[in-house]
Amino acid sequence: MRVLFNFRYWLRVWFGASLAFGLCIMICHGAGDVFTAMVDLENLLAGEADMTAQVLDEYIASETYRLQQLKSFANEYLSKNHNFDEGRDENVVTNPINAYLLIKRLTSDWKYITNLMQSNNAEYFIKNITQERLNNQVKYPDDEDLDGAAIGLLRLQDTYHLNTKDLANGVVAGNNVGKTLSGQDCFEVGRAAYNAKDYYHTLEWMQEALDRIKIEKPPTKRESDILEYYAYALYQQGNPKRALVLTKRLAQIDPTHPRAKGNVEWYESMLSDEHKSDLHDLPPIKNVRDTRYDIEEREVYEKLCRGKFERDLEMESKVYCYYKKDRDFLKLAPFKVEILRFEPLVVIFHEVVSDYEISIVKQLATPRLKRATVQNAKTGELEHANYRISKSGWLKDHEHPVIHRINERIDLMTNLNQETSEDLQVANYGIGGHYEPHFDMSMRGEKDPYRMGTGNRIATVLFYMSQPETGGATVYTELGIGTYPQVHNALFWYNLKRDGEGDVRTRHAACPVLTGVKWVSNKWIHERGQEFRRPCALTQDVNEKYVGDLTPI
Ligand SMILES: O=C(O)CCC(=O)C(=O)O
Ligand SMILES: [Fe+2]
Repeated sequence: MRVLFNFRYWLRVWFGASLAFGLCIMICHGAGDVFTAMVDLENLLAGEADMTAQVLDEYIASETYRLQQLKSFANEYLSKNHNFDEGRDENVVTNPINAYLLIKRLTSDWKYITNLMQSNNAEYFIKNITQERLNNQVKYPDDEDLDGAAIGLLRLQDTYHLNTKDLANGVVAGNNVGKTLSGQDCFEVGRAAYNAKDYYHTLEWMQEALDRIKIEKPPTKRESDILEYYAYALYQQGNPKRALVLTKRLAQIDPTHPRAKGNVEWYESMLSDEHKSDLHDLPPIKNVRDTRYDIEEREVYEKLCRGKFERDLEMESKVYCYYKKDRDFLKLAPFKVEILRFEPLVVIFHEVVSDYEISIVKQLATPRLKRATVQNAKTGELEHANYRISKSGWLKDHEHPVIHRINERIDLMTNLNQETSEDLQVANYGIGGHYEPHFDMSMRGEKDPYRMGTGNRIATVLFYMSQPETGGATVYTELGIGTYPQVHNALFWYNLKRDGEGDVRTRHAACPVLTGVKWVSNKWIHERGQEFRRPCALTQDVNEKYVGDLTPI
């Protein structure tokens, strides 16, 4: 029964948590990584709903039959008791038949009834569902996914300034997405924040949980469960007096609570005698965001994600669009290039991948998407990190003619040799999926940082393989600009200056996806092989004016 409860529970919490973010899935991978990719949830929903509904229907039918049988026993008992009451004469029990029937009811019938009461078939049906999932090779979300989805929600809230009540009411980016969160859902989001030691959000979500259970009939969570977390978050946010008042209330409504009394004493020990004795004059709640673990450029990053790009009117007056036709093949089919800025040069190639190509790339990548890893700056090891939440996979040139074609096209787009490029990386971002500000090239000054014998990453091509509805911009934190993904287009920039030095101005990030789905494909082009394609310049500060510009050398 508990397992079934849990199943319904995650289904609800998770549906709530994913709000409109599209819904997700995929093929088995490690635990706790469904939330990192939208494609996972999409696949999951597709097959899951039918199968679960069918098994649940069967279970309900079997339980209904069992309860009906119990009901008919109950009716029989009632009618017999009724008869007993009516004819309270000795005959009823002295009559051997009646005596026999009475004894039978109290022995074998009772055994049958107790068996029937205990024979809930839940185990059998749960096994069925579990087996079906194994057969389908589908990765199901677990507690880690739920936490990840909740933390993703908090990231979205911070980045896009989303109000807790709006989110809980299912209002995302001004749109009502239909689903609302219950008191229990809000409690779970608050608890994930608490586990991450994020007391600012714990307070926000526990307050929302309290507001919700007050109007729910019946409440989806006990007030006492919420109060304990709420009080602790208040204490962490510098308000032990309010924490004490709430914990006293907790002790009052749940006198058997295992920690309430101890907590009251603990909060009291934080307060002076004067404050302890007068609990009427409560200091206001000052809930401030915890910036202890912040990345330095957090504010800039989030502002850019909200589309507040810096304007440079002089630059804007100089940028333009052009047809790139400097290669023979391009005379017939030139690329449309939009210059976003100079120094460093950042451009968008318009309409460089087709829907068919995108569908092949997604199809090939989907079964091998894995939680993206990042290189630990100290150890050089690849590891999962919260600052990069997406799933990615690599596609080799020879795997499909489409991949080969895209690689050849990158040569024509960039004029850079593709022989030393990395394979095509495909990434799919899940709930709140993002990649915090980073450099694509190595800044450690090694000759061969990627241990491929090909030097540093000289340039990046980022294909947009989908268009999220809101959020998901690519932003440059040093340059103060950004761009929203437009399907079929590709963003391009040089990571290294013409003398081979890393260009710190290229620091960039992938903003969290708010609604919709984000698929991108990167091509990281390396230094080796570019000796004639992008020769070293004589002075350090040479910047291309267009893609493939070789002047002055
Ligand atoms: O997805 C994006 O917008 C940027 C991704 C990125 O910077 C990367 O994968 O290195
Ligand atoms: Fe990047």
